[in-house]
Amino acid sequence: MKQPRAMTIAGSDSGAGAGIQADLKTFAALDVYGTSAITAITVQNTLGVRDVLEMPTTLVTEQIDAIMEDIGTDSAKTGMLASSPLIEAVAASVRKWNLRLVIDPVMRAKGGDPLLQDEAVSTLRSVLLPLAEVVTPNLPEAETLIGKRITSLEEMREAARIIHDQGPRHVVVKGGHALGDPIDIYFDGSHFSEFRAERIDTPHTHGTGCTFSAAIAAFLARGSSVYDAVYAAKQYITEALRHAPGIGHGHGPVNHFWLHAPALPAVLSTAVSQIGE
Ligand SMILES: Nc1ncnc2c1ncn2[C@@H]1O[C@H](COP(=O)(O)OP(=O)(O)OP(=O)(O)O)[C@@H](O)[C@H]1O
Ligand SMILES: Cc1ncc(CO)c(N)n1
Repeated sequence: MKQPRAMTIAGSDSGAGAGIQADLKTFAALDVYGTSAITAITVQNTLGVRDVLEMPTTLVTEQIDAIMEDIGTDSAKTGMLASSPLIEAVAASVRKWNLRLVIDPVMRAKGGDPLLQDEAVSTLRSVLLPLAEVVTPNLPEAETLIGKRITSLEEMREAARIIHDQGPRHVVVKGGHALGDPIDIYFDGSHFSEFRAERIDTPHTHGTGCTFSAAIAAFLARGSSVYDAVYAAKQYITEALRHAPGIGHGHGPVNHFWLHAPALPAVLSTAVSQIGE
């Protein structure tokens, strides 16, 4: 049987809680073959971002071409895109390969460090958003995209409608940054839905947006409708937060593999103990 395939076009996080690393773990956990085109390398841990190196645009284009000319993909997602030239290059590849795209419009890391140049927001809005099957802004990102504050569920719905007018076919305005139980607003251009979950009381929320959007891409690759993919991704991120391993001294990662048995199966435990002898 052919394994579903998903591609992430995003930045590397050396702490491996967000970015490319979170996306590939999410794909693997959901039994999807993951490929990656790296847009930038961040020097990062759970405490913050220390440095960023952007890749040359040609290298990003070439990574996507190399994947598509051989392996192909059933869906793709974007994360950190850093700058206008990188967004333009990614948009050209999305058009060239007709990628089914989930956009996580990453602007800042959890601690506030910038991951997208301010001047690149308008390129993101005008060049990339129209190519999206789904876009998943958090509250500050949605505020930036629409240019006004969001203080209620009604304003989240209004934001989803305005962002939908910018071109994506489905919008999920995430409520993780609001108080109380997180409610994500979904809009498909005619109907609104609310995806509700209990708030997990944890500081370990690094990479929740990356993980959520990667899970949507994974479920799309597996053949789900967009609505079902968002619904399943919401369950996946809630449990991943609940089972966070408590790694690092700041905002630690979630547990991408919460749905897998914690103990090694017998055949592997035997192999591991033999290696140890
Ligand atoms: N403490 C929490 N408990 C339960 N669900 C949460 C919590 N925090 C976020 N979520 C959910 O996780 C998903 C990601 O939302 P969030 O708003 O945190 O993304 P984000 O800010 O883009 O993440 P990041 O920038 O760290 O990658 C959403 O479905 C949101 O409702
Ligand atoms: C590389 C990277 N992408 C995305 C995020 C957002 O969580 C992050 N912290 N780092």
